[in-house]
Amino acid sequence: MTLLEGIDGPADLRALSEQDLPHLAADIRRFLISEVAKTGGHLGPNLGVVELTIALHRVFDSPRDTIVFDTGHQSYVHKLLTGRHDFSRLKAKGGLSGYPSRAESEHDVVENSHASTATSWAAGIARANTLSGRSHRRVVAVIGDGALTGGMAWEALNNIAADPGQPLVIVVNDNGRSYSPTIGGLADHLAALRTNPRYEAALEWGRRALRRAPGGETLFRALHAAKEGVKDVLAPQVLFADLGLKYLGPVDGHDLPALQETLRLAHGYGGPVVVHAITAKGRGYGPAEADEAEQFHVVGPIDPVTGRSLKASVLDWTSVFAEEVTALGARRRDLVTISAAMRGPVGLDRFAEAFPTRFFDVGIAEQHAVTMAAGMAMGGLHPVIALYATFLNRAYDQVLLDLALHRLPVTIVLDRAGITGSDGPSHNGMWDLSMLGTVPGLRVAAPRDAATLRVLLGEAIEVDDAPTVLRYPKGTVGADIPALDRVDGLDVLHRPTPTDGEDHATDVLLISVGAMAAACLAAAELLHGHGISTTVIDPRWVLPVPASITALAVRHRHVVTVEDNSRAGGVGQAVSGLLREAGLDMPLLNLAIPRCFPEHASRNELLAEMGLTGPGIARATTGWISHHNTTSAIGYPTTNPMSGRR
Ligand SMILES: Cc1ncc(C[n+]2csc(CCOP(=O)(O)OP(=O)(O)O)c2C)c(N)n1
Ligand SMILES: CC(=O)[C@@H](O)[C@H](O)COP(=O)(O)O
Ligand SMILES: [Mg+2]
Repeated sequence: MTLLEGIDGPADLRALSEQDLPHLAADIRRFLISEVAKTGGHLGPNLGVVELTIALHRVFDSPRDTIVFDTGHQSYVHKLLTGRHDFSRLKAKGGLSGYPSRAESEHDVVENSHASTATSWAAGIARANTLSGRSHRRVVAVIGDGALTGGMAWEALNNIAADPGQPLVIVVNDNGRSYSPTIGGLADHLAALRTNPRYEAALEWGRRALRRAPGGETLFRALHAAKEGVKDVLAPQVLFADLGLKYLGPVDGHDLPALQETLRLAHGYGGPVVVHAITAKGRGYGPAEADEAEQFHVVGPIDPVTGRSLKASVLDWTSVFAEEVTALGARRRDLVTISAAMRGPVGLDRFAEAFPTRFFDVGIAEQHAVTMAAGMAMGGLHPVIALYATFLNRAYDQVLLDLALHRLPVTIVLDRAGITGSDGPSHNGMWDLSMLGTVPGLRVAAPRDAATLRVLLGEAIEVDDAPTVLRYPKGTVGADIPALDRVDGLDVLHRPTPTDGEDHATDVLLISVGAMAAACLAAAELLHGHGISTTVIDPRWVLPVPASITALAVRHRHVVTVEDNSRAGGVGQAVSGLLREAGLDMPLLNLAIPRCFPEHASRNELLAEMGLTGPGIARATTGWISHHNTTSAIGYPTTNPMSGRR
């Protein structure tokens, strides 16, 4: 039995001797490499926090003390140390979540995945503890250098500093990287420290001082004296100290004795204290350490020996965007691109390499990205901001008031729109259409395939008097779906066969949003088999919904909308409003994501559960039509001038 297999919770960890700990760390690394290689997941970040997480659970007493991992992608070691050893279905339906999950363990208090919130959570929990007479409990926020670029983290630190009597530990897990190296003034500050030749010496001094010092008080004084002495070297303390926060460190985040000593000091300190730990992402795994670009921040299934991806390479939406935006960059010198710490994942690597002065990584700062883009557009540029759809949630106010109110030509490209699946409830990009539908003047396009992505991106950057948004999902882009016709700006993808009776009203107008087109076409075939004639259209520019839909709708008996956005406030509801405003009282079915937080599972599994597949759409449509026919007093809409076939 390995030491790791003997750990069912933090008490077992605390029962181990100091000599056991390096062996446990090695067990954990072996486990992470072999298990995450099978499923995929956040391998690099977790390899980097093995010792840090061991030390945290040795010094703090979870769940009595609360440990909040910012973003939560680095919580695998925490899962192992709190008794969760079955990683065989990590991020898969029914398996362990890739993030903290309250359903899994009492040691997971916060469910996250969006960055820069841990300091706020910790401030709130600590204050609640104090006001409820539980101030003996400790609250720890573990936040990465990347997450520390997010404004919300600093809003919290500013506020925490205003409460010097509030015990609260903030561990800065500084590995110098977000996905790629962390960018910005703070990052430069930290990087200067790490690359300073005197830093190693300072770390060594810290190690010796910690080991020599007999008690916490002495140690604390020793650390203070040291910090004063090497102020020019250990500069980050100034940053935190000037805010009014006690600073401990830097400490080598892979040195277990030094980490535990420092955390014990922090535990005993009666106010807010920052512990600055220097770690290495991907630590102990050659292929991750050698991955210059992202140090295996997140991987799919890999060969554990070589680290090579086991997934066949396929054309995905991101690559199509990457190619097209770079081509457009060559034609338009006013085109600039912006990423919030995710240049690789959103497909801006190629653009950044081709046009380094026209690419901006702003850190995990979606709000700033949008308002900065507004400023750039004001100055005559056309910014393209590429984000995961879920992270746009952060910047609604900026889109509304900084972009739209000023009618500024900025294009926001939303990757991972719709169901993303395996990253759980908070990663689905299922609210963008609901939010964006409320923004005056803003237009949203949803490409259905690679060809329309290219065309719509081109159209979006031609709009010079309003913001535009493009949204597409995660994963493989299917074959191109050519339109049969374009009618009043609407692409017609399918028409009923002549035997269905072309000169009569068609049964169903199926309005497909973006990547739902393939499923809608499959549904049309199935409906045809049930004797239901269908027209499938793709409006391409889906919000505001084109008014021309009305003219087409009246030639049908039923309207069905299909989108991978929340049903609440999506395109379906907008179509419904459009038809009502036009005085059309026709039966309308909105197929979309229910208003819920979908549990982690694959995208395809979730789409199938939600009925957003060809068979699901056909089933819902036939069921609804027959129900409507038996329950409706008026039968088919009387407003339909073409009605009368049945
Ligand atoms: C609001 C938000 N924007 C973007 C992301 C995507 N993201 C996930 S992890 C990560 C980098 C985090 O870096 P850091 O906090 O230093 O953690 P590390 O992976 O280095 O341990 C980013 C940008 C996110 N989770 N939340
Ligand atoms: C934690 C986070 O926000 C990202 O790392 C995300 O999990 C990556 O998702 P993809 O795998 O879809 O790029
Ligand atoms: Mg980092």
